Amino acid sequence: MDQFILDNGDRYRALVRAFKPAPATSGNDPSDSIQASPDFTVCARIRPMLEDETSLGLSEGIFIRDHAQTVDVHQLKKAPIVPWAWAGGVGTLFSYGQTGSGKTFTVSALERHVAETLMDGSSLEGSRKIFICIIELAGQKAFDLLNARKPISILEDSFGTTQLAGAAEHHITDVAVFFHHIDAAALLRRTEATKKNDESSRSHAICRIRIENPSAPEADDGLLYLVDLAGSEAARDKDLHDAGRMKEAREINTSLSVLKDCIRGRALHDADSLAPGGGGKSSVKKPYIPFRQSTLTKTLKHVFDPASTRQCKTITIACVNPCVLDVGPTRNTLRYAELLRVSVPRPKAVEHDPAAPSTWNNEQMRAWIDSSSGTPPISSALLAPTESGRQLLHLSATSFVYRCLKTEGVSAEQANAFQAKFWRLHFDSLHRSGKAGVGAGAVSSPSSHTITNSSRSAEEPSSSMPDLSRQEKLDSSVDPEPGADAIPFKQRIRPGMVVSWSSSKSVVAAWGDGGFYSSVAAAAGIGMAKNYALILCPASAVGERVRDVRGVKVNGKEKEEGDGERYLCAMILPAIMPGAYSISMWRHVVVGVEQMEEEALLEFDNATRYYFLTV
Ligand SMILES: Nc1ncnc2c1ncn2[C@@H]1O[C@H](COP(=O)(O)OP(=O)(O)OP(=O)(O)O)[C@@H](O)[C@H]1O
Repeated sequence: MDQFILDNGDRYRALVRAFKPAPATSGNDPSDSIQASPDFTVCARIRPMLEDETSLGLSEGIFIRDHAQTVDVHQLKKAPIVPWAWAGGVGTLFSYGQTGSGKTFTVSALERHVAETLMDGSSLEGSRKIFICIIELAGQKAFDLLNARKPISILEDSFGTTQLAGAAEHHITDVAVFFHHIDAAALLRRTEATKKNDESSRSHAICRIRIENPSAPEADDGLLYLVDLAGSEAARDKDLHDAGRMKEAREINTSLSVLKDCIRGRALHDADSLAPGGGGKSSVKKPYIPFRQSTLTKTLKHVFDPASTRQCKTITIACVNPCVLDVGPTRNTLRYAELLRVSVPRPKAVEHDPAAPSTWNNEQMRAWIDSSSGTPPISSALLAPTESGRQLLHLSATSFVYRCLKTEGVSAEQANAFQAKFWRLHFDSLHRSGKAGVGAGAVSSPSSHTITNSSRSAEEPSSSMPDLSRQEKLDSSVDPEPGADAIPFKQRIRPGMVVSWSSSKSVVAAWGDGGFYSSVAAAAGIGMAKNYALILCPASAVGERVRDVRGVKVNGKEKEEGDGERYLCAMILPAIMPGAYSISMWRHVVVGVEQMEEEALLEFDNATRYYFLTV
């Protein structure tokens, strides 16, 4: 951040010089019902800049107004959508403005800047795979700008996710290739002359950068959308336009108007869910978000759809012409931009609830991490150095898990299980307070949890074993025997225990290439690191007719010789939701004790009706 401030020092000073202060309002207005107590005086003392600060090139950020009891604080802010998408979020940038106002110029420069930042990698943690796709939307039609303007289709798949069907996506390995694609797409961009700008773009161009995290294959990919919008035309161009161009202009204006309604609607929706009480019960009518009304907003559905569980940040840059002839359109552009600035309610102080993560301050958040993250304990200093519970709920699943993995000795399973535990606690707290449901709650899940109902009681932080209620103990695979965790699991195998096991003997192979587990996991779009099974009984206890998942008799003549004791187990399969599992009652496998790797603690979640690994 310091470097950012230093790099932009001149600009910052110019903006501060140009600042025209609005009259101060608070405190002295006779119509105010409250006033400062005359018995207490509170004042601010601003020391002068120190030599070491000025020698670094830093500027003052606090300014006292002449003859007024007011200070102006000027903060230089940036919208970090690149690190946001790198961590698994969705970042979208629009450049909006009149024809010839510099939209393409701005987005092209930003694309190059983003390319350099992503490929350089030194300012971002970890490594990622980068993919690029650039398309153009002209009216109802869409074209691939990285494949000779081949027509493509914007379709919604059965999960409701928008797909750019037919668009080529290119894996980028170095910045030169990135630049090459950006330049190639710019050349192909459909252009037609207008009076204002000989290279005027009469279409929207969308550059989508997908950021895949190889170390968290089950997490959503980060997405960056850089959108160069078609120009809103100036009235003085009208005389040159034929009917076709006028229709085109109407389509563009309609899509820009829908875009405005969508950005504004989504911002209002989010503001409502941040309102005191967590939203959802607000008496204010929910804003209608018409994202299906234009191809542009349909393409960017997950940015606007209130049901989307993706965490999004959106930036709009209003580009304006300085020329006196364009003052009218310039005012329209600035009015449009002003409409997108939605006020968000100031968060109110919340009362601490030990069972509701959204009410925890940083200290309480860290105490819970220290006591509930299993063995080895996940470092709270690495997971939540400054964040409150609410802020941590806004972190993408990838970033959460990534931070957990920074603690030495923490496995991906433990990190994922802890992330799931944190989220289930949050959902349970929403259910207790009647705010459950994605979109209605204070924070949307970073993964795809969908809640139906829950009867779980409040969970207190645990020590070495998960601290579950009696009912939960019976529903979980945690050995109910006190002190059981001190005895090696192979010496206390019994029905109800869940184990991870190596499938090298290959029950799995019978299900075809890649195995059943991996094909289920692949269908669910997730990576599955281990096989899990629920122990039912010793294999010798079942009758001759019982067969395993491959149709092989468990105890018959065809039975396979195990090296030692063998158990009949129910297969545990990954569910469609990342980190969730279901028990397949009638898919049986026989697992030898020598194949068992370790005990796994699986906990049933009433809300999602799935099992989750617990720590
Ligand atoms: N910040 C800038 N500095 C210098 N030149 C600029 C700047 N912004 C725009 N221009 C120049 O202004 C002209 C119009 O810019 P540009 O093509 O980006 O406009 P546009 O808003 O994308 O137009 P249209 O909507 O018609 O496509 C170009 O010649 C461009 O090089």
